[in-house]
Amino acid sequence: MALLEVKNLGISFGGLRAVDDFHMEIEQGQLYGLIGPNGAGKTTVFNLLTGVYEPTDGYIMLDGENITGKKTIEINKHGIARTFQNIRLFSELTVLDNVKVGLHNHYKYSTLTGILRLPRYYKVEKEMNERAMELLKVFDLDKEADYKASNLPYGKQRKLEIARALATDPKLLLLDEPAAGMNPNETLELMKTIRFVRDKFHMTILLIEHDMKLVSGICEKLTVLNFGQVLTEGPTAEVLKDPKVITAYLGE
Ligand SMILES: Nc1ncnc2c1ncn2[C@@H]1O[C@H](COP(=O)(O)OP(=O)(O)OP(=O)(O)O)[C@@H](O)[C@H]1O
Repeated sequence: MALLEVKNLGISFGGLRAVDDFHMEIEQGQLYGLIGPNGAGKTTVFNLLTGVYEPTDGYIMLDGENITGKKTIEINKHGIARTFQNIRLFSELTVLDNVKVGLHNHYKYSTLTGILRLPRYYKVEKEMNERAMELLKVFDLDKEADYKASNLPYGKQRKLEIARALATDPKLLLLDEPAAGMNPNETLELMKTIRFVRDKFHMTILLIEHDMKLVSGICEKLTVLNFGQVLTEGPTAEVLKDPKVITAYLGE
């Protein structure tokens, strides 16, 4: 059974059929790319998978559970986490606190425990700090734990966003144009980070990306979207050679 199974997914905005008859199967541990020309519907697919939009057709199964039409917060609890095209960190919070926000799904104390600073509050806080620091260490961000997130260089902010998404303990990680705005060195570093996350956490990753070096360097399989529909899908090397795909990009 695939970890993610999507069939016949669709949504319209007014008269525009932004995504139509979309389908995709991703196996556990796969590094999968969703590509296509500008405006093809890639981010809309992410918004459908994460409950930002409710599909008018089709279904989404995650690890055997039907999550179609569920709210974003429920979908996150079911195991989908995401990063955004434009980095969305809590820029005024510290690096450590950004990761702790992600951990809140799993560590709980009542409001009263928090207000009265009961012993359980300190126990949970200590555990969260330790877990957050472990994650920061994995991403080589532990030395900057007390920095304000906005003071990190761009490449590190991207890493922090991925660390925060992983803190929610997802089954599937969605990365929306992770290399956007990066220089070639930062992109190379990011490719290593994404591969590392997959290997270390045995994470399943679906990413949207325009940078073909990154796509061909790390994605095992691709789905190509064009005008809201699947143009083709398959192993990366084959898809990138497909004349249909080349034409779709040249027609941009
Ligand atoms: N909330 C919305 N309301 C109306 N139209 C929308 C909305 N969201 C997306 N669209 C339209 O749906 C189409 C697909 O947009 P989408 O952002 O998903 O494309 P994309 O493949 O992610 O593009 P890019 O690579 O440029 O980010 C576009 O024509 C866009 O204008």
